Amino acid sequence: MSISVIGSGAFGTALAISLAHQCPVTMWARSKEHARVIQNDRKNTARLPGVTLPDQLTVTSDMEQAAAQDTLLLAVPMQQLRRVLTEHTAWLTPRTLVACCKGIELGTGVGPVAVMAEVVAQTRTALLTGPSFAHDIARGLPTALTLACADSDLGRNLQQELTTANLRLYRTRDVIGAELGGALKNVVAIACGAVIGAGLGDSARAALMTRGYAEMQRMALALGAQRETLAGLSGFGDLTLTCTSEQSRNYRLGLSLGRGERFDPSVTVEGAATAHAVYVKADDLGLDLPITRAVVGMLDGELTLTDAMAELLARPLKEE
Ligand SMILES: NC(=O)C1=CN([C@@H]2O[C@H](COP(=O)(O)OP(=O)(O)OC[C@H]3O[C@@H](n4cnc5c(N)ncnc54)[C@H](O)[C@@H]3O)[C@@H](O)[C@H]2O)C=CC1
Ligand SMILES: O=C(CO)COP(=O)(O)O
Repeated sequence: MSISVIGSGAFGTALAISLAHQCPVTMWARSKEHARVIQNDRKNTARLPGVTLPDQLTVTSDMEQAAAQDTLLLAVPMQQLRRVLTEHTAWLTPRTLVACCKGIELGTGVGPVAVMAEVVAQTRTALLTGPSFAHDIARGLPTALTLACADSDLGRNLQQELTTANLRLYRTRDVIGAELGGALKNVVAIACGAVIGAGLGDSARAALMTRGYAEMQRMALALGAQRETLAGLSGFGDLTLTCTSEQSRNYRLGLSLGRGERFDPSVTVEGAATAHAVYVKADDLGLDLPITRAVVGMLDGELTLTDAMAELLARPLKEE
């Protein structure tokens, strides 16, 4: 088996570094200049400073070269995935495509695996998700992730291929559950960052994490996910990490909202677009997602944190 990582951001670079300790890996960057600099300097200073690339990692901007491998890991932002696939469809068939992004696509309301299957005909698809920060993986710190694949045999092969000494993969066939866990936890992380940023305390965060998890389950189960998947690494595990660490960009966006500070719009924050996509989808399904609604309101500047909290606290009392 041979592996390429498509996308040379923080996560793509981290995965490529980790895997290149056990097999040759090619990493694709869309910019020729960026690819040349990373390849020559053996560092991705812009996205993952302080980590050296192993010798077995080759960086290229030539998609034909990158896509010549058996397994391609797609590590680009969710809202860019369709464009990347569409621009390079000719090279991507028939390969095994593993989405490494977390989110729901605006406009269609679907996750990365559905987008891959739709754009690239006759492809085999899977998803790699779960609690991990790029810097932790790149530094070889212990991490456990979920490999979701509807095809059991392919899932087993990918689990073997992509597990490394420090990166342990668990397997599931519940692709929709794994996708939704990774996408929805980012919305809750923005909410948690906001309450901490506004100084509302750890107890408020615990309430939001728990009720946010209930919201994640409501949405995911309505779309056919299994409850156990939500309780695993891709759901509860990632929710815990993202709602409690300033390494998370989603959580940091929330902190900025809570503090009334500006947030750099060039930073990849998947939860912002996903909150809007999920809000529309929930409306279609007749689901009530009050925390998602509050996050959308704050992101759109239509609700202050104070108003959002007042709305949440004034909801009718009910059973847990
Ligand atoms: N950074 C992290 O710790 C983790 C990130 N992820 C997920 O990985 C995905 C990517 O995130 P990061 O690598 O962290 O983001 P990033 O912002 O560090 O990098 C994104 C990369 O995508 C490239 N890109 C953007 N638009 C593109 C396009 N149209 N065509 C080709 N390339 C394009 C950018 O040039 C950049 O190299 C996200 O869905 C994120 O949720 C998952 C787990 C951990
Ligand atoms: O998905 C992640 C952790 O599992 C990374 O979180 P952020 O995208 O919020 O940085």
